[in-house]
Amino acid sequence: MLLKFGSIPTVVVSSSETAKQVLKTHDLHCCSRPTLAGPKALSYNYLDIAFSPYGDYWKELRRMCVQELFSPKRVHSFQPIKEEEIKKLVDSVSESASQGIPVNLSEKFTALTVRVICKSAFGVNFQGTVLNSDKFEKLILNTFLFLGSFSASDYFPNGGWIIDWLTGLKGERERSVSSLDAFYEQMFDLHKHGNKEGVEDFVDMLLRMEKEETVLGSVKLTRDHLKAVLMNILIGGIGTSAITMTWAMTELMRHPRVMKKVQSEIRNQIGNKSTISLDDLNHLHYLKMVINETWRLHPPSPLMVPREAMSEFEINGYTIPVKTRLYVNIWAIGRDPDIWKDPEEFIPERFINSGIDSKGQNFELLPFGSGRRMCPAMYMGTTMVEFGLANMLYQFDWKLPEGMVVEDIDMDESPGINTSKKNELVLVPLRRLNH
Ligand code: HEM
Repeated sequence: MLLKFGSIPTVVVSSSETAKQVLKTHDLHCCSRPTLAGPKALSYNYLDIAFSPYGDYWKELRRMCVQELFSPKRVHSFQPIKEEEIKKLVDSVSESASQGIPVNLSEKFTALTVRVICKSAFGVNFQGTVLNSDKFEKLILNTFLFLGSFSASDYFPNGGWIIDWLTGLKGERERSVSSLDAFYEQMFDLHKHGNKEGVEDFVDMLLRMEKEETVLGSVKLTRDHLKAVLMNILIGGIGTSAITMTWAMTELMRHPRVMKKVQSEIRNQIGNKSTISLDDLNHLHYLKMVINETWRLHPPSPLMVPREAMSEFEINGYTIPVKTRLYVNIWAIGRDPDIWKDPEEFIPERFINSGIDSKGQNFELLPFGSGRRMCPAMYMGTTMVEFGLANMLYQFDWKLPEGMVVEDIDMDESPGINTSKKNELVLVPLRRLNH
């Protein structure tokens, strides 16, 4: 589908076949990112991984982050942090269970991912930071909102900023960017003054690279480059995993048969052990199907991150000119009746022997995208989701708050680059029997 937004030709791809042409066959023609007002402000002028144009700087920065933060080896080294944080979560939910009090799972999952990301990547406890307040969740939600909203300056390069100013988008954006900036400054201060736990972490390494005047591509790293990378970790890491866990629990509450089956699998696998290991996760095949089914219906980034054509190419006989903006609608592909039987139904069993997984090679299911720009933190995100859900399903049974029935569970989505459940998921935990 071709749309003309202001002066910008915009192509939306909504079938798996065409997605394959864009993300695989012609990946090299269109693996840059468009220049957009929201990302520009957040990424200090496109100095990050997600929004920087295709080129040597992006390649080297991405490679460095994969090596130092996203690789399975690094992710495994963060497992004790995850275990510590999940224990705190289980303790707090147990407290509510013993009193029969409902818990806000959307909030709990966000808090879990924030804490794990802060400790793993930044080496600090989130509790001690300037963002540790009720405002944090709102800040993150606002950031997703303005990243995904149609900013007039993106389509009317000459005068669009006036519209953004009048609608309040510009002010909102500036406030979010300045709150996040204060957070990064605090991270650097904590690291410089040694007021943090442990040995050299990712932020120490970035600071060292800045001091040594390290060059990536032909770009010398400055403080702004460092902040842009921290933004990717914070914004990329937090929303996506928490959104997935919340949607998965929502679907499980709507489908008691699936809930029972996945809990039995987890409880049989774990037995009476007190912790769930990374190795245990490898054996939870049905849980993985539940998560894939969640990603099919509720991909956290339903239009992925937009791409921009760097050179002219053809799709299905149509010429895609240079500078065309491309969105891949993975939300529509996940619900395409030509691919999926009963597409609106939540049936994890559809993945048994289907040969389809979410690792970017099957264009029917692309929660992490595909090709050169595919999410570099897929392993980190997947293990976070599996670990969080496995623990919540192993330790507790769940029921709806008093007076609510399954039909009352709403499935409204929030707008933005990342689509979360609009209304928070609130459930009553019950300590599981025989525990
Ligand atoms: C459930 C978890 C996650 C999902 C579903 C997800 C999804 C995505 C998607 C759809 C893209 C765009 C891919 C494309 O354009 O082809 C992306 C890119 C990216 N993600 Fe993730 N993500 C997740 C977790 C994370 C985490 C934990 C981090 C960092 C801590 C992260 C950092 C990034 C970055 C830096 C990019 C930009 C890559 C580039 O442009 O080269 N993501 N992610």
